[in-house]
Amino acid sequence: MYGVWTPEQVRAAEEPVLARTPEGALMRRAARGVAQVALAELERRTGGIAGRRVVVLAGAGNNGGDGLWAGYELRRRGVAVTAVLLSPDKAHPAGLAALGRQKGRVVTAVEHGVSAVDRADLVLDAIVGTGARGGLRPGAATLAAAAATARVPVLAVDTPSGVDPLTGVAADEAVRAARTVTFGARKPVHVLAAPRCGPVTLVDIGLGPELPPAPITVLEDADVAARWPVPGPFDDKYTQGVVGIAAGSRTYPGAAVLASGAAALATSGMVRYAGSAADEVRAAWPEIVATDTVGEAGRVQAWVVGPGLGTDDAGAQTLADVLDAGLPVLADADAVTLLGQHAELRERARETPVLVTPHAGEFGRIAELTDDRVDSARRAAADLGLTVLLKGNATIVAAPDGRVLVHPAGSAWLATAGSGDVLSGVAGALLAAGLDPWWAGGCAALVHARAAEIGAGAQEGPGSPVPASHVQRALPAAIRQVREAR
Ligand SMILES: NC(=O)C1=CN([C@@H]2O[C@H](COP(=O)(O)OP(=O)(O)OC[C@H]3O[C@@H](n4cnc5c(N)ncnc54)[C@H](O)[C@@H]3O)[C@@H](O)[C@H]2O)[C@@H](O)CC1
Ligand SMILES: [K+]
Repeated sequence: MYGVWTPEQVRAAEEPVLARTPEGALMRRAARGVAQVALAELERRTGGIAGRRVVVLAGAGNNGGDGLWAGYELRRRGVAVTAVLLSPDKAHPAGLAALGRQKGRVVTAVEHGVSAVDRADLVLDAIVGTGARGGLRPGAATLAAAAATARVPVLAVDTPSGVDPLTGVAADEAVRAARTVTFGARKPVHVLAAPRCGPVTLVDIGLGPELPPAPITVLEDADVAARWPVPGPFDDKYTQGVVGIAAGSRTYPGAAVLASGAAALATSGMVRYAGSAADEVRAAWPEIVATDTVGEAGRVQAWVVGPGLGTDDAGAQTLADVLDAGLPVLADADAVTLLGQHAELRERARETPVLVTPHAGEFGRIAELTDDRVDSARRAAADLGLTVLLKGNATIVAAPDGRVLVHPAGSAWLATAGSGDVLSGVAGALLAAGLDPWWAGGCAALVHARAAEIGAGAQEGPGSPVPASHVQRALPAAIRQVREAR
């Protein structure tokens, strides 16, 4: 796992390091890191370095300074560097002087910048970094668009300009980077807007000892592998945790089949189903014990409730029964809507460990969703006293005690009907196996996204659409792949 820190925390950590290092040393180190990645990128894309053309889009602040100093390093290796100054009077003086000493070319008119970008092998986006306010200004936007139109790869310095470093919200004209080099610590943008950043390289500038505990955690395969429930020689079907699924209805039996089947594939042990789609579940999954009601279901260690349940009185009663069982509960889909509608269900949900898994629309029924998705999820978890998994290309899991993890999906193929039902079955099975809701949500999100990648064939090539039943089918392969990281 690794940590992510806010721009404000990174700035605060920089202060003491800046104070005890010679002036400009930190920026030089950052710039050397950028140059190194740029050189590797040139070599990989063009087979050489000397004479290759790099354009530095340099803004007014220290981010522009990083870019100009990186341009200086690249000139020393024989690269043809053109710097486009977006605010000529505010360009970083030392960086600009250094580039001048190496006979780097400097232009200030946007149209000259555009023609340089058109012929470039690589563009360095040093327009703005963590000091960014709002979207790109017109000149910067024109240059970013020119790089996109000419299909020139962009290496973002610290953060892709035009994307909010804290929230990852991107204006249309924002830079879409092929790669990003960041300094000191990863920032939220790198995981909340991962597709805008490309692969991220972290350059150490000595901030480590100055950083507070990370406010955001990102899980990696090894973390999930270490917690994924695996039977031991003395286990039987009961000892590994039995999960109950209260989902589906006569109108939506598919949700029941997707959630129960996913639970059966996620862990060994046992799955019980309770609801009006019992026949369909039995037909698809003969190993699942299916009954018509929660009362008849027998003992379980956790409940999944909600997918395809309906939001009528019967649905509300099922949710109430499940919450009153005093067991961990995964509440998804209609259960989220019901929690939004009934204050007394929200009160009952405080009394038992609950993982609630809304998409953005459902989230709005239980709490306020702002552009700052991490902050919204963290507040909702604290206010409601339950763990919130907010779905999206970057999934956020926030526990009431303040822990937050983000899982950036490797692809967007999960944006398909029924994929949420699969996630609920996986996470519910992990709750039954004894994982706390935060870990259950994080581990399920990672494996679920991996199953979509595998199902879509996105690890071997560009991929193709993958319906939810195929995501479900790819779960065993995803679990095996993740467990290999042990
Ligand atoms: N403090 C340091 O010594 C270090 C800072 N580093 C770099 O410094 C950056 C932060 O520098 P700053 O705090 O100077 O801030 P930035 O350089 O990110 O941006 C601030 C400047 O850009 C302008 N600006 C803000 N929003 C804009 C927009 N939407 N469009 C166009 N211009 C805009 C502002 O007027 C201001 O002059 C980091 O991202 C990193 O790249 C690194 O060099 C590491 C060391
Ligand atoms: K940038």
